[in-house]
Amino acid sequence: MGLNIEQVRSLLLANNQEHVLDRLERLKGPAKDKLVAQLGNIDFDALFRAIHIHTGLSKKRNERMEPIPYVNETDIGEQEQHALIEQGWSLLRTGKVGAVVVAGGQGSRLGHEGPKGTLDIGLPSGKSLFQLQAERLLNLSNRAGKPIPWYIMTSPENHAVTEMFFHAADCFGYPPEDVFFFQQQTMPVLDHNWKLIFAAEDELLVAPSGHGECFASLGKSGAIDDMKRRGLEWVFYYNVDNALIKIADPAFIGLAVSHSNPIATKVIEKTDSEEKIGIVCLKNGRPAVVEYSEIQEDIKKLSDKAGRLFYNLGHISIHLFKLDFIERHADADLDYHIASKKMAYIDKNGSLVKPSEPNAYKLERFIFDLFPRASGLTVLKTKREEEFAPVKNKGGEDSPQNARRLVLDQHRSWLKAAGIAAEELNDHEVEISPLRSFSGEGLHEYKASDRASQ
Ligand SMILES: CC(=O)N[C@H]1[C@@H](OP(=O)(O)OP(=O)(O)OC[C@H]2O[C@@H](n3ccc(=O)[nH]c3=O)[C@H](O)[C@@H]2O)O[C@H](CO)[C@@H](O)[C@@H]1O
Repeated sequence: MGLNIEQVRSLLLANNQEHVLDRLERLKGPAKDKLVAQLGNIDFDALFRAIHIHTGLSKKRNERMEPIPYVNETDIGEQEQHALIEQGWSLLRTGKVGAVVVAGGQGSRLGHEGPKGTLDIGLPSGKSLFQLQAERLLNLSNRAGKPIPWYIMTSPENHAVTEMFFHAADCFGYPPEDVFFFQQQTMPVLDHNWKLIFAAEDELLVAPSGHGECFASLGKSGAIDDMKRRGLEWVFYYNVDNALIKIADPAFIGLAVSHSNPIATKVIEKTDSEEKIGIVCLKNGRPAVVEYSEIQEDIKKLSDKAGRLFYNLGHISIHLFKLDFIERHADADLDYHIASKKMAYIDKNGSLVKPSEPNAYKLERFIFDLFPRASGLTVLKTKREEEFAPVKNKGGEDSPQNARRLVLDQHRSWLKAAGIAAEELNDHEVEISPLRSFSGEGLHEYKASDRASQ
């Protein structure tokens, strides 16, 4: 990084990007200065290395996949579960746990104007994903008597809007000193001929480069120093788009602490080989996630005699990382994954092109590519209906409507378990505020008339 313009020129020349140099020659004054400044801030070394790997100029190793051992939540006895929960609470009570949400994605499949976390999935309360998350954290931190610092990763595209959304809502009651916004990195976008493309006459098109640089961005922003100053030991990591996320779940913290691994992850049973979730497994003997878009067809569909998928531990992006692991891997030089996307750009005549088919390559690093570097991975298989309601698409599967239904079904099942008679609930939709119950506890006193106050 921080290359001078001559170094940039020779890298662009060596990598068939003469059109960028031509553009630079044509520009004058502030427009030229702007492009020079942008070029100087791009890690072209990393960019062209990624392209060489992808196009086969550098060799990729063959990968051997195997299933990974895991703990099944349903096999944990009541007493042990109780002890794990208590262990988790003792960490929360001593202020040793923080939470990181990765919210820098573009959410292009959802078609929602604005950051994904600002989305209201249509619950009776009208709460946004961010508000649900804030209130779940508040429930735990109030009970623990200690703050749970919350680190929110945005991208240059959505940083200001995200901050404004929080400020306009007084951070949903979360103490502002415990909310830390930090920005992720970006990478240039290339067309299908591996040529850099433009967002404006004097600006290359860039896009968020994946959550894989989350730890680097935590480091650069001062968030890791903040975590150390607060004495955190574990950091709970999650995607912004899971409406059922149990942030900083005490039982999961307890399980992570009781193993000696620096990372723990939650998985669910993957039953449909086409479901767009990654697979947690061993790759070349090391813990790993194989992304759904990169699984080989034959491996994806492998099943046993009973028809159960052979690789069935679905990755739901819920992890706990030990703080010293985060710190040690903040400079990790992870490989980039390359995905073909629809990206609007400015062509050489200066016209805006809005493609209807994928036209461009986006480079992304994935945080779970750090898993193979861990001494071990604790894997907890949990219940889908309690933990996973992804909001990815406008309609159909993984839509806001589906997520809304899953949240309301969960709340109804909590009330049933608390002994509330179905007749009392009638056909009403019941939503329980996360401020009242984190995971179904404390609902024995619930009255149907409480609905109004939720
Ligand atoms: C690459 C990846 O993570 N894949 C996982 C992701 O799929 P999915 O296809 O959702 O992956 P995305 O990369 O779209 O987003 C994952 C999360 O990362 C955030 N983000 C993404 C890109 C970026 O530059 N910055 C950023 O912060 C998004 O806001 C989102 O919260 O979630 C699924 C569960 O729901 C998992 O089964 C997939 O294995």
